[in-house]
Amino acid sequence: MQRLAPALRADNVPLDLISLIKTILAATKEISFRVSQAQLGGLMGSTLDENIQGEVQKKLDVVANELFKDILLESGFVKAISSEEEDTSVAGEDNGKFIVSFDPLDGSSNIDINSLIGTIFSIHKAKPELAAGDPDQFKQAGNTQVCAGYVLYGPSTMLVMTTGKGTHFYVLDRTHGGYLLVERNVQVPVDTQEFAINMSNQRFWQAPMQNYINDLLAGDTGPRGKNFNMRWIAAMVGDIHRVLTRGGIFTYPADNKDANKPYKLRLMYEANPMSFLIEQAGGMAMTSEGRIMDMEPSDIHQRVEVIMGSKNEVEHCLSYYKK
Ligand SMILES: O=P(O)(O)OC[C@H]1O[C@](O)(COP(=O)(O)O)[C@@H](O)[C@@H]1O
Ligand SMILES: [Mg+2]
Ligand SMILES: [Mg+2]
Repeated sequence: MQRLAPALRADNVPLDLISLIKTILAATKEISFRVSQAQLGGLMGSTLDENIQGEVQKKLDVVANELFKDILLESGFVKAISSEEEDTSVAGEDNGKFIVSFDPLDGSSNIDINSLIGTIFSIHKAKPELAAGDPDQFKQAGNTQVCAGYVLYGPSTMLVMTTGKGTHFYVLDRTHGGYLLVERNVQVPVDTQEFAINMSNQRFWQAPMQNYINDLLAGDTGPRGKNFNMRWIAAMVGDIHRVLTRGGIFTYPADNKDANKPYKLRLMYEANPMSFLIEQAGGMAMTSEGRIMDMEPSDIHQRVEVIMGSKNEVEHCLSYYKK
């Protein structure tokens, strides 16, 4: 099995980006270790603090964020970072070539039940004309990402990453401590009979999503003429990994549970990187109004509607919004 750096060189990834990717992965190895030792190290449970999004931070959210932030800012490759756990973007090196948006721990509600969690990252080129501390560094659409990925802390620690030359799977080999390429160019099947949504929000969804899901639930007795199964890991990294592995549709649609917060997932460090991975694997990643990666960001913590996965199924779901 090929090691990470030769695999990236095979995709003609520039050396400075390879160095940044290696830096990011060094942080994920440390997080993977901390996660596995969390109960022993008193790192389970919540802090008394809330992040800018009004979510109570888990102790591991904070530990993972500090680790990731420090390693990136010390690397010299990064002009600025933005994180789910940081109120604003944080300036790095003035002549840093890249900016990184990240979710240090995705699926935080799974930490205390020892279930699937992960780290998500998205890399853009820095804007040389702007200062490191200028938040406009992050006003870049998903379609200009140079790299995106997640690390899933599961039974094995897996890296899923793209640099625009397909989506590849890697596994952290605990014997020599490096990520090994296990599958190149994964492809999301265009059709599926598996959907992922938080059903408990059903009564708050818009009519098109209500109708689409009702037809899935009607199965072979309804207009779809086939049965669908449901899965919800409550960690985007886990649900998207399943979609990349065997197909499916994953959606966190708009809802009116809280009029001030119609969407749940964040554009810069959840929806954009996952969209890049899904599209590079032949899938589709949309809102009900258009391609996620074509959206012009307005804020580093902006939330968006997410409908992604098997191409034909996403198109079918969107057809309900056109009716
Ligand atoms: O609580 P819900 O509605 O099931 O939401 C689960 C979603 O929220 C998230 O946990 C949000 O991410 P964080 O855990 O990083 O805040 C997603 O990973 C997941 O898809
Ligand atoms: Mg998240
Ligand atoms: Mg998180």
